[in-house]
Amino acid sequence: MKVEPIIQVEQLTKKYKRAKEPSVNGISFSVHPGEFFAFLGPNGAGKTTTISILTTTLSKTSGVVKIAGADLETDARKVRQQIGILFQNPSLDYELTAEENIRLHVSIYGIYPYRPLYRMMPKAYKERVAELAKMVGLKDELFKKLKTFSGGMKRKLEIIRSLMHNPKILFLDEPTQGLDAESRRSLWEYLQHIRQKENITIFLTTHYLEEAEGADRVCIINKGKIALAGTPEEIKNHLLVKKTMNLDAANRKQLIEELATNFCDYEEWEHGVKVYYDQKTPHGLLQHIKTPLTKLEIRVPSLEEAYVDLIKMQEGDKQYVGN
Ligand SMILES: Nc1ncnc2c1ncn2[C@@H]1O[C@H](COP(=O)(O)OP(=O)(O)OP(=O)(O)O)[C@@H](O)[C@H]1O
Repeated sequence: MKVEPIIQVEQLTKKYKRAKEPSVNGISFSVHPGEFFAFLGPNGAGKTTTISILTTTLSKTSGVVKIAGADLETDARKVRQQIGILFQNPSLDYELTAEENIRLHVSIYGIYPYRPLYRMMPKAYKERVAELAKMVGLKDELFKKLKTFSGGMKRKLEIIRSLMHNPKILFLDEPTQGLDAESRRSLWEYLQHIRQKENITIFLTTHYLEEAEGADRVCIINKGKIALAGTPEEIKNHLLVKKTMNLDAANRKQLIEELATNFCDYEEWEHGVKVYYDQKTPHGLLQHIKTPLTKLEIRVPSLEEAYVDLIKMQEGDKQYVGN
């Protein structure tokens, strides 16, 4: 049986009022139920614009978006019921305790009626708060004021808030911004845990490739367009096709002539000649070179470099050639 995507985006475009170009330019993609989907791109690529449209906080210019079967255009209320959101800039009240922040949130959103004291709240509310606090590791701090909280603890609280209504999809807009390495790592751990326990779909925006590596699928967006999409493995294979070899010879001119006659993709630079190759190893190519070499360096770029390279190439910069 074919599983319907939980998020379906077709030809989505957003052009801000006074902007010359659209910030999101005809993008299409779909996300399956339970998937961890990463939307990766550099600053200004269009990630926040896209996630804001998907979470109904920004209107689109054109295109079709369906979330959990509901059309964004005609059924925004139903969409909102199905989603939880972790914003880049949270709105937390530092004078209140963590639990009071949750209570305020659920009553504003009509999930539970407001009661002035925790003990007066419905049993289902208390159980859900306890369950989620345990899951993210914030059980002991629930009744402490937020002004004593670290950045990581605030993130945990936001996660609890965003999951109170049992959403099917959790949207996270660059959730690790401003967090130290340790808090980042634990955020990933409990997000994975939540995903398994709640069987939730995660839609994450990030500009860190390493964060996208743990996703089921990655979509790279650049300048409002989708540059590449696939599993992290597919993305890796695609990005790492261009390996380089740095060669030099006492007779560099002859080496270059030889490379040219063998239809090699090469480029001369101050430290020799860069040769690009697609094969697994450069062996086949080296067999054709008779000029005595004074230098042979083989270089496979890291995934991060390959990603930066892809973005740079699309910016029209000089092609990345390694070192
Ligand atoms: N309200 C706005 N009015 C006009 N242009 C905007 C507005 N908001 C964003 N933009 C432009 O749209 C483009 C995409 O911005 P967006 O915030 O979606 O990118 P992003 O990928 O989320 O970047 P970042 O990683 O820096 O958050 C940018 O060129 C930005 O300047």
